Amino acid sequence: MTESKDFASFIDKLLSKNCPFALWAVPGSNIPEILISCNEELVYPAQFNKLNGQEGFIFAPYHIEENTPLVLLKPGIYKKGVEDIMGIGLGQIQNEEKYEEPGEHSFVISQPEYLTDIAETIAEIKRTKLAKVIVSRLIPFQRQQESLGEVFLQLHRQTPKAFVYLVNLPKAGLWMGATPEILLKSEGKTLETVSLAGTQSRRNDGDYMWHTKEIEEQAFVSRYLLDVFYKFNIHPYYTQGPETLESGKVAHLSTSFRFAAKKLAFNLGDFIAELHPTPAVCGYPKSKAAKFISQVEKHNRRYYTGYLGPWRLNGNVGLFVNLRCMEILPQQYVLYSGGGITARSVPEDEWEETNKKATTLLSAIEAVQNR
Ligand SMILES: C=C(O[C@H]1C=CC=C(C(=O)O)[C@@H]1O)C(=O)O
Repeated sequence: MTESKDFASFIDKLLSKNCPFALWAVPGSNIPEILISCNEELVYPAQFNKLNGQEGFIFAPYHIEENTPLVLLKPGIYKKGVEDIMGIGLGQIQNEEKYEEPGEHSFVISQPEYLTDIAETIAEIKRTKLAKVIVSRLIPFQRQQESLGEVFLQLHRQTPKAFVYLVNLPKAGLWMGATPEILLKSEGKTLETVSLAGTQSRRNDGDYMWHTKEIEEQAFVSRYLLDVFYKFNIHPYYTQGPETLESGKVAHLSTSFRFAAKKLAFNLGDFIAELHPTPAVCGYPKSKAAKFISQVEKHNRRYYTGYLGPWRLNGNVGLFVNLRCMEILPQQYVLYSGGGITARSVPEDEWEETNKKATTLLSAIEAVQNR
C-alpha cells in the first residue's frame, strides 16, 4: 500500500467528498481497510455501555459530551485491500456539506507553563493519595498544500506496527493517528487487552533498561486491569510481559492479558465502559486522576485518549486507544501528546517525552511537506 501514489490521490478524492469514513491498517499489516457510511448509518450511543449488541466501527471520545459524541459507523461500504478500495466508484458516494468547525484550539501552553503545571502535579501527588496522572498538551503544526493521502501512507510506512488510521466524521471532525495501544482485541475465541505505559527513546541496539519510574507507572495500569477482571469475574487469564514495545521514535513497557471471549459474550459494552479510560491515559486512582486532569488541562481532549476501531465488524473486535493522534483543521494540524506523571517525574524530562511522542506524526508530515 505504501508505494501507491494512486491510492494517496484516491484518499484525497474521498476526503473532498467529505463523506463519513474510517480508513485503517491493523498493526503489522500492509492491507488497508475502509468503512464508508452515509450520514443515516451513523449512530450516537448516549453512553459507552450502549455498545452491547452493536456492530461497525467506533470512534469514541475521552468523555462523551455534546461536541464530542460517541460515534458508531454502522456497516456501509466495507472493503479490504488497496485494489478493492480503489474499485469503489466514487461517483456513487454522495458529496456531503462541510462540517461545522470545532471550537478554537487556543489552549496551547508554553514550555514554562507546562513545567509549572507538572511541578504542581508532582506536588499534588506527593501531598495526596493521587499516585499517577496523565497530563497532556496540544502541539499545533502548520498545514501546507500537502496531500493527506500521502501523509497517511507515510505514517503507515514509518510506524507499521501501530494501528494507523484516518477518520472523517460529522460532529467529530477529521483525525489521523498511529497508536500502539490495544484496548481490546479479539483473536478467534480469545480476547486480549494490554497494559502499556512507561516511555523511553527508541534504541537501535534494542538494549533497553527500564527504571523504577516506568516500571511503577506501568504496574498501575496492570493493577487496574486486574481490578476490572475481578469485577467481571474473568479468570483464568494469561499474561505475557512486561516487555518492550517499540513504536515510532519511542518504546514502552507492555503486558498482554488474554482470556476466553465467552466470558464477555453478552456484556462486552459494559466491559469497555469500565475499562475506559485506563490509567495509561487517565491515572490512578481513576476518579481522583480524572478530576485533577479536568483542573490542570486547559484544552478539551476531544477524541485524544478515547478509543477507536472495528467493533464486531465481520465478527472482529479491534479497539485501540487514540494516542499519537491529531485533529486536522483547514489551516493546521493539532497534535495531542501526554505522559504519565508520578512522584518520580522530572518536569523537563516529561516535556521532552511529549515532544518525542509527537515526532511520530510530525516526521510523517514533514517528510511529505519536504518532498
Ligand atoms: C498518553 C500517552 O501515552 C500513554 C501510553 C504509553 C506511555 C505513556 C507514558 O509513558 O506516559 C502514556 O501512558 C500519549 O502518547 O499521549
